[in-house]
Amino acid sequence: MKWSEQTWQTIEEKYNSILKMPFIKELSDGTLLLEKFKFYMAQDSLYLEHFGRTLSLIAAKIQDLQDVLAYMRFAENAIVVENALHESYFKDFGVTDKGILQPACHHYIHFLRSTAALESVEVAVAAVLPCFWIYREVGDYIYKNQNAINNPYQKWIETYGGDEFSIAVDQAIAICDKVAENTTEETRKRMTEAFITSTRMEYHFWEAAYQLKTWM
Ligand SMILES: Cc1ncc(CO)c(N)n1
Repeated sequence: MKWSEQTWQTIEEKYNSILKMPFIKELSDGTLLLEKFKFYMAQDSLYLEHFGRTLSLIAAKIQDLQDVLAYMRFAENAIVVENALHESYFKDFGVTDKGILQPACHHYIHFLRSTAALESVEVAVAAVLPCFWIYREVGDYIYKNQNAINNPYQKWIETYGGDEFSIAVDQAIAICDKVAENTTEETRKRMTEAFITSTRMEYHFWEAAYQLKTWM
């Protein structure tokens, strides 16, 4: 069994807990309080900036040149989506300022940044994989289960439910499987741990938005 298949099994329960979150349910049916979506968007804009920086660091470290190109594209895309958020959603929803990093986003971003900086590149690609994979699965789930006619969050739903994103996700999974195959059992274990940690933080990111959780 591939590393990715084995690893997904370890987070299946966590993934199902994400699907049951009120943030996801209310986003799907369009009932999510605007204030919560605005909080999410502003934090996600900060998240995407640092996610892009993390992906660039991986691009600089990964061995295979084709993989360098892939992570450069992923990095560019993260910043492009950040810009789109800024240019369109911020205006549409009346967000004027991103504000500061709040605890859940701060925790997640710093985990990704320090993993990319200090761990091996194998562990780094595994740490960023849930950012791709969980979003695709949640995006597809919301896309299929949406039941609102004029969902104010439609544009968001389409960003992660689309084919273009899915192709990038498949590439990221394939690269993880390739590097996993060529490394040691010990590193594969650390890759899986990093993947689980990021999965947990995806959960907490949505939870924090739902609870409007800020620093003291
Ligand atoms: C928190 C979070 N994780 C993953 C993605 C998708 O890249 C996103 N936009 N935000």
